[in-house]
Amino acid sequence: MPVPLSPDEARPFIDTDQAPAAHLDMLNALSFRTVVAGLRLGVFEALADGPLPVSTLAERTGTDQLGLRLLADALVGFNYLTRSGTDYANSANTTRWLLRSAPDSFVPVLSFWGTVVTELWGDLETSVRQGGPTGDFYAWLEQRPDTLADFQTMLRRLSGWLSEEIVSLVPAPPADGRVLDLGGGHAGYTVAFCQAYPGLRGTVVDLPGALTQGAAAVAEAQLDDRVELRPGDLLTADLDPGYDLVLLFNIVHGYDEPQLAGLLDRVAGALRPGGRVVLLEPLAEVPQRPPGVADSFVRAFSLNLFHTQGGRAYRFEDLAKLLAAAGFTDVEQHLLTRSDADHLVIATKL
Ligand SMILES: C[S@@+](CC[C@H](N)C(=O)[O-])C[C@H]1O[C@@H](n2cnc3c(N)ncnc32)[C@H](O)[C@@H]1O
Repeated sequence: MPVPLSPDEARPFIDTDQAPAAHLDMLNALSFRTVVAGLRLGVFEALADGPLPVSTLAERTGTDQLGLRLLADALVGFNYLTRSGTDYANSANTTRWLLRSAPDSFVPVLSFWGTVVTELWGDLETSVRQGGPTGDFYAWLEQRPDTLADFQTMLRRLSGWLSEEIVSLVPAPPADGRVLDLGGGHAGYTVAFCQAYPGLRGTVVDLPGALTQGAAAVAEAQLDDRVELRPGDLLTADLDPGYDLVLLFNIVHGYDEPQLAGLLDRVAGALRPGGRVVLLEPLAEVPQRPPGVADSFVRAFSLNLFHTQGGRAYRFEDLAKLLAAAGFTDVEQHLLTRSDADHLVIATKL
């Protein structure tokens, strides 16, 4: 939880320059690292049924009593736990968001970003110095099933939140149309399109581990006969031609411009004339997005993309130019009402 400050305490840091704002960031970094430790050690889950003394909590989490007490006290300081006498309990906010079983659990998001920050951001300066990523993010992710599951769960939930609006913004494909979802992983978007259009058939291309959740989503929606999950590399796999719709959702930000130009050429080759490519992206520097949480996130996310993949958040103009060069026309941009950061870009193949 962000460092708890009264308005009077916050003012010198935030509203004036009388105190270093970075000091708050430092405390927030410690707070985040502390809550990630709480999650990894199962502290919040162990307290799900009610308060416990530290001895029992240490026993249940398989931890050292002194170490756990110090961690729990730090979590009290950051309002993740409360303490009454010798008993620790989850705070209301922790109960609402930090249990895996909670309906809108934020655990996949925190676990994924916790791993990124602790394992990948240690050498952030290197990519900035050398002008490119320090490793292959998706190869790294495929080697970590738990982090991959958190990543895909986080994105699948977002797809559940955004799909309805996205489907409504994309012109209807032909009744017996075909959609290709490149890097579609959890398959949430393809499932949504196929549910909206009963004659539509889908193909989801992604790396094998990423398709695990896709298989579950397709089976749950009873769409096995209409959705094919195709393990493969979206940059090199054979893409059969004649698709009506190609989804590139949260894909283009993973690549630099030359790679992107090549990818969009491949997409154009897979579409029939008049077919559409649809991009879902957090765009950089959006005039209607004022400075605030969404804007700060997109800037930090863009840095993360550069560091881990050599990509970045693009501006609409950048994408429009690349799409035009790949043979697309009528490039449109839509800001989604359910997200402050995500945009849909739709373009038609000439
Ligand atoms: C940011 S996720 C987006 C997932 C989904 N499209 C969405 O918007 O929720 C990027 C996806 O691209 C997949 N991916 C990345 N590189 C790939 C490659 N070279 N070949 C196939 N899939 C790839 C990842 O496994 C992941 O599922």
